[in-house]
Amino acid sequence: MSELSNMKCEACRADAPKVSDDELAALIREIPDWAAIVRDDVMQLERVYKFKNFKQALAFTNKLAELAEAEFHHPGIFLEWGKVTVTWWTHAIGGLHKNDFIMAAKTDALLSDA
Ligand SMILES: C[C@H](O)[C@H](O)[C@H]1CNC2=NC(N)=NC(=O)C2=N1
Repeated sequence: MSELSNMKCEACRADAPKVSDDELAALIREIPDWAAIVRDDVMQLERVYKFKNFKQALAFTNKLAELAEAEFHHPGIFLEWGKVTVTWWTHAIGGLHKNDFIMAAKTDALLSDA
């Protein structure tokens, strides 16, 4: 588990810088199951989680929602039977901030929670 999962998000500010190419290259290596994609001109982190059924996918979704509220940083969540697609980016800057990598690592850590 990456050290990122033990960090706290900083407040989202509109003037915060997006991660640089070098920062992106270093940070993405810490969350190897995530992809950095560009959607509607916005760089985002995305991962698909697989589950046995809808009930388990929903339970994970609810845990993620609690995490987002606790950190006041919110993902895109697409819930389907047996699948949850999670997308992280920072709306305030229209791209990726270190917060997004922290939250992706924290999202992964939810899987190991009981
Ligand atoms: C008003 C604004 O949406 C809030 O300050 C927070 C809430 N959660 C957020 N979540 C994400 N992913 N990006 C934001 O910029 C963001 N801003």
